[in-house]
Amino acid sequence: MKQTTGNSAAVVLTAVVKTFGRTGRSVRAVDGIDLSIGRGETVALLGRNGAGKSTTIGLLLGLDGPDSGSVRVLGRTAEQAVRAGLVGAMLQDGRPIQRVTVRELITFVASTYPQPMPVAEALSLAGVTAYANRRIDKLSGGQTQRVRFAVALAGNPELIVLDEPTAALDVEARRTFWDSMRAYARRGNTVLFSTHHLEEADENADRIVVIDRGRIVADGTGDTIRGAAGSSLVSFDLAGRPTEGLELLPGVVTVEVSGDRALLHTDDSDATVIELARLGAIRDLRVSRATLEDAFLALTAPAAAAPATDSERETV
Ligand SMILES: Nc1ncnc2c1ncn2[C@@H]1O[C@H](COP(=O)(O)OP(=O)(O)OP(=O)(O)O)[C@@H](O)[C@H]1O
Repeated sequence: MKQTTGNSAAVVLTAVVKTFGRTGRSVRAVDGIDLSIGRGETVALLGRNGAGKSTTIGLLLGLDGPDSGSVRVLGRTAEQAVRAGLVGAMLQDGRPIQRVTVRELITFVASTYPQPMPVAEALSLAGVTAYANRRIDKLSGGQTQRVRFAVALAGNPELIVLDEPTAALDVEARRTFWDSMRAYARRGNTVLFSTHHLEEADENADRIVVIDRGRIVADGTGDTIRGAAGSSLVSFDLAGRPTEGLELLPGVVTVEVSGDRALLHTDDSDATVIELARLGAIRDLRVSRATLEDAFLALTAPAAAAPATDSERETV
């Protein structure tokens, strides 16, 4: 019997801060994150390069400690949860041992855990049974990635954490990977994965947490995120008109201007368009439903790729 870990949430991060580098030039990779993930949820951590996803994942795997704030995993410290075999992880780097078969590797990894998953089950769930007797150095990139998933499953974890698990996979390999992940989640387990693929987050997660410059800027279902930056887009030709005041139009959440074209993210496209008509500003007007990508781009600034250093912060 797998030991029970009580009713606490799977992950609770409270006011977590993590800074790298020397004082003055340090980078605040995680800048005050509060996040609670319930048991059984599948959550995507979505952000641009450098947003702080891997750092957050490292903290909840106990690979690093926060400067301040607290990290609780399945009612314990991250280190305790990992040591008890309650957490499985697939990180961006690290290749499995090469000169052994898939089955030998998973058998060995399982033997290091207190209450492992039966090896045949881990192989089947990760979809690697068909090549269980092949050596790992003879496998394709997609197959190797599934073996890494089997490694993460071997300890029979309640929570699995995947850092950009499909980064190097083609469309078909991605699809089969997510099928396996969903089968694991359907058993009532918790999954947290990071990605910068919006469709992947939308299709595979119950909930998307958008992270930008070490902070959470949106948290909810794909539809909630779409709505967070305005559920519709209204664009029109400015025809030389000034852009001041566009953000004050009814319904408007954010405004982008590109050349002579204004793009308004709005919660109420009817009200926005009526007011634009009243102002006589409806040249080449287009209205469309905002996509997740539109919302993501509006919520995360391109400068997010590089979080501000402490010295830059002081000048703001
Ligand atoms: N060990 C480290 N030393 C110094 N800076 C670091 C270290 N780890 C991360 N950083 C910095 O912290 C910020 C957040 O990095 P992190 O790897 O968490 O982002 P990410 O969202 O996972 O990005 P990616 O999608 O590119 O993997 C970046 O500016 C990065 O350069």
